[in-house]
Amino acid sequence: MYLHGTSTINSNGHLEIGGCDVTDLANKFGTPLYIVDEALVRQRAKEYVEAFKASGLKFQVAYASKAFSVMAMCAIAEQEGLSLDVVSDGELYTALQAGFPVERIHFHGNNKTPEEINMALDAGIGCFVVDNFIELHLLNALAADKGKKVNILLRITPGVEAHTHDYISTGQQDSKFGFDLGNGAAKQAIEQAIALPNLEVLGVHSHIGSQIFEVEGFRMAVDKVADFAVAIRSELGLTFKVINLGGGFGIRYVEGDTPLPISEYVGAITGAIKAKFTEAEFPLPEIWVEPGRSMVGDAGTTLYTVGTSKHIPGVRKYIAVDGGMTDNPRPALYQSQYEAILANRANDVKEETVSIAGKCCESGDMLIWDLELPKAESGDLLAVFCTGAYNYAMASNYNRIRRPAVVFVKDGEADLAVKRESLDNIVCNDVIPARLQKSTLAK
Ligand SMILES: Cc1ncc(COP(=O)(O)O)c(C=O)c1O
Ligand SMILES: N[C@@H](CCCC[NH3+])C(=O)O
Repeated sequence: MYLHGTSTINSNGHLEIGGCDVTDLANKFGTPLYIVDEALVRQRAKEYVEAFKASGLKFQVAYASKAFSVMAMCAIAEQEGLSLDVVSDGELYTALQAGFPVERIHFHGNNKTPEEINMALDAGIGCFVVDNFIELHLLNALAADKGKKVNILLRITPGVEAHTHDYISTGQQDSKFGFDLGNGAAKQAIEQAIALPNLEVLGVHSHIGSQIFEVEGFRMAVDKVADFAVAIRSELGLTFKVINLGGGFGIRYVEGDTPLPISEYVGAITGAIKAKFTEAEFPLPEIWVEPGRSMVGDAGTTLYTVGTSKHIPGVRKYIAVDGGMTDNPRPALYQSQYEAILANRANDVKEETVSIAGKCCESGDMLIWDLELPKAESGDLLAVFCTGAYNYAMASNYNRIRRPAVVFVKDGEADLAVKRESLDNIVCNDVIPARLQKSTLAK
């Protein structure tokens, strides 16, 4: 059994996270429940900051809030000295409501609306990562309307294939994101941006994908970006002050996943930057990164209650839990794999191989196939590990299932960070048009 962060099995054979017995958490907050190990999140943040400090380069570590955007998480990011990457008005609003310093917020996205851009301009956002030509000119015009000059990075597509799932690979030429480096679009974008009076070009951004275990892709991205920086300086006279290398650093979900320590990813990037830029006699730029998954992924655990089961002799035994693809769509979307234990009987002998099903009316609503467990009964608790990133963030109300609560645990204390949705929340935005109301139809 692989336990992350502060997770441990206590003398009652119960899973304990952040000093809290999960059976107590289930009684107090109900299930399904997302549990966040705050100490582990803070440790990950510190690992990034320390690794960059060791490099001697100027840096910003921007937590990619798409992985898990809630106000409590923004508060922790701020306390740890991180910046924040947001991709929508909703993520921006979350950060602002949490009091996150707006000058440390970077705004991403391949289709920012004029409303979103205006909201960010009014708030005084630190930097826009511009994705395409339409946005470039729209942003300049909207900034001009407000008499502002805004910092931008241009997102480039470096033409690097990251070894990961196709759906989360973004550095290849055939991608919806960014200006293509290979076909000259990136240079054209810089040329146009320099000429736009309300934009200040700080440099470029590249993000090659997510859940990456090797440093090779990052090194190749650095090579390409550095060559581009040198060409732009000699051809257009602009010196990049900032290079943003995105996120994508992998984590261990299951045995066989082989992520590197954070210090190694950062060391590879900063080492490659120093080598390339020194060789080119180019002033060392400030390096920004945007880790999401590696900041929160392994700090999250989802706790479920076992309900029904179905045994098909000689075929399979299904165990159903009170959540599923609505709180964790990743197995259905990416065939992602997870490890799990019976959290209230963690020391019991594993007696059977079962498959964990969710409660949606959907055959694909499966969380884990072929998991070794003790004989699970209704009312047992199942803990699925490594659900901190892209789980709550991607949760839905399919089948009108309510989204779970989120608690942060640390040193024996458990605090609610997001309330469980109520049935009223489910219908609060519904309206029955007057012509469909019973009173009207009766007439
Ligand atoms: C532009 C950008 N930055 C950062 C991230 C965060 O990636 P990860 O969660 O893999 O660190 C993503 C998601 O892949 C992204 O698209
Ligand atoms: N949602 C994806 C990651 C997307 C990364 C964002 N660009 C996942 O769960 O693995």
